[in-house]
Amino acid sequence: MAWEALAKMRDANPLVQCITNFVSMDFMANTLLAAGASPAMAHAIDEIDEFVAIADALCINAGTLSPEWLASMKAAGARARQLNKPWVLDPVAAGATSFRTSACIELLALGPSIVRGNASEILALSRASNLPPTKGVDSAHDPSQALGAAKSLAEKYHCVVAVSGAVDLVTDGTRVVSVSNGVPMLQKITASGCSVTALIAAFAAVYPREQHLEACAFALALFGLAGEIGMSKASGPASLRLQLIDALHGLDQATVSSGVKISEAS
Ligand SMILES: Nc1ncnc2c1ncn2[C@@H]1O[C@H](COP(=O)(O)OP(=O)(O)O)[C@@H](O)[C@H]1O
Ligand SMILES: Cc1ncsc1CCOP(=O)(O)O
Ligand SMILES: [Mg+2]
Repeated sequence: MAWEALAKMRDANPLVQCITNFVSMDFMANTLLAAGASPAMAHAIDEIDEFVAIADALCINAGTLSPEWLASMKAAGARARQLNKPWVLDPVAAGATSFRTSACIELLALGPSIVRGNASEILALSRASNLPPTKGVDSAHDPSQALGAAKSLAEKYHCVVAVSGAVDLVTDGTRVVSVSNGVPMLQKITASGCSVTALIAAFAAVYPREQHLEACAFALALFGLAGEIGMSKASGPASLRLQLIDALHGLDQATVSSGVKISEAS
């Protein structure tokens, strides 16, 4: 299944428009290219309407948020919704400041098909936690602590919510799928979360909304698997970043079929 999904995505070579943070742009674009998608980083408010119209999917990332960028993000999310194009939200560091948390909640209300965050971000968006606050862009919680929050967000906003971590959890509010690929060293590469969110958008581009839970799980598993292969050749975070890109590009049927670890959870 994951192999068919990757082959389908590579064949379609979807154009993924990314409105993302300055830190992630390079790694995100290279992740998309290596996997078989076509990235474009475009955020000027003046070109949002036309760009979203030619994109196959949109990735909105709050990492280096400013009021100007937020206006572009809102316009893009609304335009994507109007044109029935999938868009994915990465609520980077939601919970760190009230500006960021409110902005992400406003974006959620515009109807993303998928939200992917770490556990602290998902807890912050649900505002359902008495746990200690987030550190910033990194998580202070485990995905299992955020599963209830993910389910309620998915129900409230009619979307798929993915909580990443050692074991990623993906839910539509009813079903829960877990993904066990990946290596801990991914936490030592900045923008690994941002990049997997963009990859999720690439897979969402080639599946209808009712299959976005599966599309999201495939993207998480394949990114994690590329991380595992990359780690076997790496000596630290810098070489893992490089090897991960090569591994994504080189994924073949045998490797994907034997390496993907996706299972139905509850
Ligand atoms: N401890 C871990 N073991 C294996 N994979 C991990 C681990 N932590 C994160 N990952 C993987 O790293 C990627 C980024 O996830 P995460 O670090 O949670 O996002 P963010 O960078 O947004 O905080 C995901 O593909 C996730 O599955
Ligand atoms: C360090 C940093 N600061 C603002 S955005 C960003 C990158 C965050 O990337 P990720 O959430 O994928 O770790
Ligand atoms: Mg992140």
